[in-house]
Amino acid sequence: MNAIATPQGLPGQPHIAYQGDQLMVECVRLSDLAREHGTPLFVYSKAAMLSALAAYQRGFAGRKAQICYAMKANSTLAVLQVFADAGCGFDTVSGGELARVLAAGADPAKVIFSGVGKTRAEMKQALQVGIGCFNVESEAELDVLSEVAVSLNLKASVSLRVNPNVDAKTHPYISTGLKGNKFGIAHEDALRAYRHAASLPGLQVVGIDCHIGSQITETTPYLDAMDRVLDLVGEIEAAGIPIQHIDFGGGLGINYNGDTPPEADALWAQLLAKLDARGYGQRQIMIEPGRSLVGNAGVCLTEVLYLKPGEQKNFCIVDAAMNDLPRPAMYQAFHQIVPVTPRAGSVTADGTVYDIVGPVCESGDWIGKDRQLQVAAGDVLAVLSAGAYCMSMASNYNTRGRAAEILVDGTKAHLIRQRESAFDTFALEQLV
Ligand SMILES: Cc1ncc(COP(=O)(O)O)c(C=O)c1O
Ligand SMILES: N[C@@H](CCCC[NH3+])C(=O)O
Repeated sequence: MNAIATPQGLPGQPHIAYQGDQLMVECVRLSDLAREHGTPLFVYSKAAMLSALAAYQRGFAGRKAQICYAMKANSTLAVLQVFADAGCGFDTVSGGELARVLAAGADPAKVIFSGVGKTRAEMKQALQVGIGCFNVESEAELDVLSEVAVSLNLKASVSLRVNPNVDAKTHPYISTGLKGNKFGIAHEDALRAYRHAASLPGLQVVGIDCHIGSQITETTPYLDAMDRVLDLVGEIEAAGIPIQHIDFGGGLGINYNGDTPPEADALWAQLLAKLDARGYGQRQIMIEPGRSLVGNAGVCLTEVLYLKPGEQKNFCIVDAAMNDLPRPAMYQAFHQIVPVTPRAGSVTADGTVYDIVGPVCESGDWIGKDRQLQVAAGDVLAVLSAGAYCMSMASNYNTRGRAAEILVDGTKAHLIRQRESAFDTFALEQLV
């Protein structure tokens, strides 16, 4: 059983804290936002995003480095705009993400395109807008990309994603750097793939990349992957193919429930020391963080609809569900859940133990299990660490409209996405 967070502070989330009996994001009361905009409601702190970004920028101070925000973590336009305005590049994985990030004001030259299944149409779109680099994940993809580039009379800049066969020690669904994962080109095939890429008329080899998984909380897997990638850089360059940039992917974890991932700047100091030791310190470095830039910048507000005591379990039924917050159902993920306006006793050991569940018709529709809470119907709860992989993975299951979103900037609360109506969920369909 997990007790709820105390008002003394929410670990890892300095911009989300109680002031008196009110949970605040920066200077804005969450109870006010819930009343004004309804629930479920995602609320993000701009300052939290920028301070997470600053930790990476500190880690790379004095280096040639490009931070490409992995926008799959949260692809809401105003969130992308925060990072674009701060000079970030972006890691995209679909034509849709590319269109979004350009709409948010990104510089296409700072956009990279990852993913194992890029279509010809997506390649064409990306080449035509002039993205910085394709992270290619198979030899077959090299051939198709070269063909598409030649047909447009263009050259595609490519980096090959190498699968270093390193265990990121994370949930198996979000581990990507092991031999059994679909991602990247096997380490032992990489040199052959580079030679092939260098021989193709539509391609220009510019870099190497890897990404070993997500929610990584240890430094060692990064260091091991770095060693494997740098070994390859030596081999590829000895074959006469220069590598201009080295991209270490994303994956740094956040504190959901007492997790202690390394700080971004400390991690990068260690990785850069390795690069320096091999004489690669002056190369362009790229990284693709997603979760660590936005995860702890956001909360999801949800209202308690009903309390349902039971013989084996007490249920606290809320108005957010697995369509809004899919991580618990998909990965048994833990998110802290705290009251927006604590009742007397709600932050002590008092209270009842509940499973906090949504209205969707699946037993897997839970948001938190065995949580001790002092709540009543009508109370608003905040699901913490909801800035990453929540709204971007939300669905319309059970014909539920997606939640609204707010970006807080100091004392200002901007409505950045309106609540989707039930009508919006079927507006594109056609009766026959
Ligand atoms: C290629 C690639 N880069 C970057 C990321 C971002 O990962 P994270 O959000 O864990 O930083 C992912 C997702 O795991 C990814 O697949
Ligand atoms: N969706 C996953 C992360 C996937 C990372 C993308 N490769 C999560 O919520 O933890």
